[in-house]
Amino acid sequence: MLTEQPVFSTLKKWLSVSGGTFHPSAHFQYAEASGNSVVAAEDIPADTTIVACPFSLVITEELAQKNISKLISTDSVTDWTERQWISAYICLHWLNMTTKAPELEHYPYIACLPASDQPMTPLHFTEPELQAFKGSNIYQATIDRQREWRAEWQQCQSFIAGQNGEWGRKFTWDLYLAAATHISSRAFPSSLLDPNPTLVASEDTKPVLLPGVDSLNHKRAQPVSWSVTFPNSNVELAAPASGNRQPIISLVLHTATATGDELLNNYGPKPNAELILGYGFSLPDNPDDTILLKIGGIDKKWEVGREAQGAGAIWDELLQVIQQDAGGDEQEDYETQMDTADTLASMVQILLEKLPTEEKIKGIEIRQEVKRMWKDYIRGQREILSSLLDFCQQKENEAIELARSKGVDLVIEE
Ligand SMILES: C[S@@+](CC[C@H](N)C(=O)[O-])C[C@H]1O[C@@H](n2cnc3c(N)ncnc32)[C@H](O)[C@@H]1O
Repeated sequence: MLTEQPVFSTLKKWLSVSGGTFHPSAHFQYAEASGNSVVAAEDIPADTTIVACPFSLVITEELAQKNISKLISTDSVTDWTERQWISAYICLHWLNMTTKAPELEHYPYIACLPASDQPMTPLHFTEPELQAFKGSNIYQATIDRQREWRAEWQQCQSFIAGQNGEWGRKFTWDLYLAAATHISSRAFPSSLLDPNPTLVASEDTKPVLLPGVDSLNHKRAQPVSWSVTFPNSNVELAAPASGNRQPIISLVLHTATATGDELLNNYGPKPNAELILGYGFSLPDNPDDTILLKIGGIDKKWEVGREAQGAGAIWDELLQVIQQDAGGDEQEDYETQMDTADTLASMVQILLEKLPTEEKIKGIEIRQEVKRMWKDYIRGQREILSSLLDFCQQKENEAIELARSKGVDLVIEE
């Protein structure tokens, strides 16, 4: 029999009285590598609903704003982002953990969040660990994120301090960082709450926290499905005390889980850069890996995947730029194609040379988990860049063929 910490039994009861469910054979367990996990205490067949959360417990920007406004006047706040509202809401629970201010509704959930000393996202790296990523996209993305979140925290902190001096003093950067990291590592897109739920975020989706549902760890390509249902009017549990029947979001696992095995969710296809930055872990040889590329002087970024997937878009842009530089139609097609392949290959070569190497980071003190992420990520970046060099070579060969078809023999100088 697996024993669970009382906070998890409380979470399950809280979900259930509000109309949600947590499978009776799904038990919480702590694992060194991935924090809390959920395991099967008995065999669980395929196509079973593991956890369901009523919409009333979902933490959205609106819910956070509504509940915070019951504690302090927020009329003058007009420009907080959803991360600021939800982070402030989480932090206010932490600041009121002993008094349990009744305006805040999510104590049973907040009590189950992993401790703030556990995250392995880059904002929790030591300075030398971050330096080990210098020359990769993650390095700059971490610096940008740190700047953005600190500015958000300062704005929230000075507002809260103006309302309640004690809370203001306790609303530290570390507290905000812990809350914002919970959002980046556990939130789902609000598109999951649509009648046809989808993990595919669009421009107007926002992060939402789904208590209980966010307890499962990730496995790539794990067959799961999401459903939004309206409770059956015969089901007593689905009608909370208020009598308001409300939709429920459920997570169904489509594979059977044997006793003792972990129940795993699928967060969607994510490259290691996103897994490391947002969640603090990586997958070895991640097929969903991508690299972000920029062309000097153009603001846009292009995402290229393994086997140079998506390289066509940056190729087309570069081709156009080179064509314009060469004076429009005055240059032969094959010459433009040759120049473009050459330019792209040089850009890729520079990026390859900038990437950190084992040699360069020798002697830097790096925790084992960070080193694992570093290896998975840097290897992925290197492999994508190599596939881009192959792509350029292929374009060059095509240019030679095109020239030949026009009676020109191109001689490539090494
Ligand atoms: C949505 S939460 C899942 C529950 C979490 N383990 C907990 O302790 O509450 C996401 C976090 O779980 C951990 N995690 C999820 N999937 C993982 C995996 N495949 N490998 C390592 N850690 C994982 C990471 O720390 C991630 O930030």
